[in-house]
Amino acid sequence: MASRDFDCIVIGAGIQGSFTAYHLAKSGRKTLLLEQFVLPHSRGSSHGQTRITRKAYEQDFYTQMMEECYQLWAQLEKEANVKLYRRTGLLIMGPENGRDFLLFKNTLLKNKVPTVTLEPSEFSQHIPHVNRNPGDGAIVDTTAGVLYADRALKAVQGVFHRLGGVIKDGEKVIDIQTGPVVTVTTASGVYKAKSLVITAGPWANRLLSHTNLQLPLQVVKINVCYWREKIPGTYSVTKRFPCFIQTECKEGKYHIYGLPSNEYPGLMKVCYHMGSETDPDERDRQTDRWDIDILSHYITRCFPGLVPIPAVVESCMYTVTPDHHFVLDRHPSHSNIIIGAGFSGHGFKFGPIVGKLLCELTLGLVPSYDLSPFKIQRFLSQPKSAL
Ligand SMILES: Cc1cc2nc3c(=O)[nH]c(=O)nc-3n(C[C@H](O)[C@H](O)[C@H](O)COP(=O)(O)OP(=O)(O)OC[C@H]3O[C@@H](n4cnc5c(N)ncnc54)[C@H](O)[C@@H]3O)c2cc1C
Ligand SMILES: O=C(O)[C@@H]1CCCC=N1
Repeated sequence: MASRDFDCIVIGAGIQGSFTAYHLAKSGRKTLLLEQFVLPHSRGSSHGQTRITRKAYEQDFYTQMMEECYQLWAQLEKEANVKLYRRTGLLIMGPENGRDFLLFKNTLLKNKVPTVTLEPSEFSQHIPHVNRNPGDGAIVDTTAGVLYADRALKAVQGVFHRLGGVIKDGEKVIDIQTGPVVTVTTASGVYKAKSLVITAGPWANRLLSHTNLQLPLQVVKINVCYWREKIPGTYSVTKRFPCFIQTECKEGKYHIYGLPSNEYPGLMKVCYHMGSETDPDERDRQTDRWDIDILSHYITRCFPGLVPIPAVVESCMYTVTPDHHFVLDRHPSHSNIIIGAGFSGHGFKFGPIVGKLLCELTLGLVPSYDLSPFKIQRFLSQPKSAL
């Protein structure tokens, strides 16, 4: 096999591509992981210090996948000898009879996830310095916590490399020639492989255009806001303050979520689960701040211990599908091209299992989970499908 010939090429070294490459290398496949930017970088969706991990979901299939996911994260911690997860619990607040709150609650209870329900009378004793909305229920997923994102990406890429995997960063893919052997061209080389995995995050449709496929994906910029504690430590991870999700509330249509102060001392990360559309190459020209206004109002009302003006604003992108579920599927016209896309702002925690599933699809194995919620076919019945 010539040095530019591989069993598999993976395009995109975000969390999903890196875990796919890791699983392929573990399966003994000669694997190339291509990344357009020099690593590490902060231009896609996987950068930043932290992400939430949780079993709490509105749908059973995600909760069920998370069971194994926790084990795979722990395995990576061992392999890389690094701490990637800190248990904090996740507090879900929302109208007791609201649709989303009930979906979370029912999924948690049905799947026997360890939880604690906080009655209104005991709420402030357990969760001080938070004004619960009148009528809101509160339930804690005690398995949830924080993943150290940048550290995790470095760890998975490090293990991939140790397994003999090849990472070429600073190499943007500019062409894909389909066929039984796929030819991938970058600015500095031409590579061939029996299979190709496309995990290009916000650039997924750019890459897919070389294969005559377009998916209904919307790329949005997220303002990643950190808010200063009036008294440092009020919402700190060391005081066992949990991550939280606020479902339905009067400030906005989408959820608000937060993580305890941890990575930047004295600052708590609280974000809105939606942003404004952007071209991924022009992210910094998208300067909308309506989401920050929503957060400021919410924080003024519910988190009185935070200054309601963000102290730090970083940028990240979501790639959102119409139903907010992932795309994990084979290309409809080229069976040796596998696609992982549309992680819709909640994919990081699933990295180990997404990688395993994309690896299984690549190797022609029966996937470990039912992939019907993630099929491309589901978009075909939509009136405005871009397929
Ligand atoms: C602010 C924010 C908060 C989030 N919070 C959470 C959370 O709490 N919990 C959670 O589970 N998830 C969370 N997510 C979602 C999660 O981070 C993403 O779903 C996940 O990182 C997506 O990974 P990816 O590998 O698909 O994309 P990316 O990380 O964007 O990776 C794609 C890679 O492909 C590369 N690429 C693109 N085109 C080319 C090309 N032509 N040639 C070579 N390389 C190319 C890109 O440069 C990029 O590195 C959050 C996301 C954001 C933005
Ligand atoms: O995936 C997550 O846990 C976070 C929080 C809720 C909204 C999206 N991302």
